[in-house]
Amino acid sequence: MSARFRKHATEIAGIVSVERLPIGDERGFFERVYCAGELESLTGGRPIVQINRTLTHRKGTVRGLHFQYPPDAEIKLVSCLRGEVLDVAVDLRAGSPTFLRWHAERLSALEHRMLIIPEGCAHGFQTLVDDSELLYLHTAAHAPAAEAGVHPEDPALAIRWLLPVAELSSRDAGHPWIAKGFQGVSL
Ligand SMILES: Cc1cn([C@H]2C[C@H](O)[C@@H](COP(=O)(O)OP(=O)(O)O[C@H]3O[C@H](C)C(=O)[C@H](O)[C@H]3O)O2)c(=O)[nH]c1=O
Repeated sequence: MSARFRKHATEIAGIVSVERLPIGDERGFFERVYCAGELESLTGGRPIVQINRTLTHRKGTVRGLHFQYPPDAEIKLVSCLRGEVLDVAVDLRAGSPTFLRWHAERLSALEHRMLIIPEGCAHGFQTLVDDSELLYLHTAAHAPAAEAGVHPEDPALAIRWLLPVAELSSRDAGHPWIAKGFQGVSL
């Protein structure tokens, strides 16, 4: 059976950009959004246990940067279903050679691409157009007690957002700067 995905490694281990390979015909296209078998090498065979969707009205809004601590650490598979975003993953893994490094890439409804955010990495995005929608597949359920976040404008990360930050939830604005002694997330 021919592959329905093409995987592209990034400069950060585990953060992988996955190209979906749609099958087009005169009606439009068919694409596989997820496949346990083909994506097993990226998910470690963990099942998808929760699927979330967000709609963000205003261009320039930032959501994130979020992660969950073990034992509720999760892998996220993020796709854009409408509009366009700059999707960002930050390596918070203790001992990682790319600790506090980040990877950013545009995801849009017009391209067939998904970003894989591994356990121990924080995820966030900025909308590049109004009314952008994201779909998230999670390998762990939402666990508020395990949730944490890093500030999207933290100078220790120096994330280059493409637009001025137009909107931030009070929760996200309240994430503290990364503390000097922060060792990262032990997985
Ligand atoms: C994540 C989550 C949230 N919620 C509730 C908690 C709040 O009452 C409400 C909004 O949550 P929050 O403000 O944390 O959601 P966002 O800031 O949009 O976070 C989202 O965007 C960033 C970029 C992400 O990576 C998160 O995974 C994703 O959920 O949904 C749930 O009920 N279930 C869930 O799985």
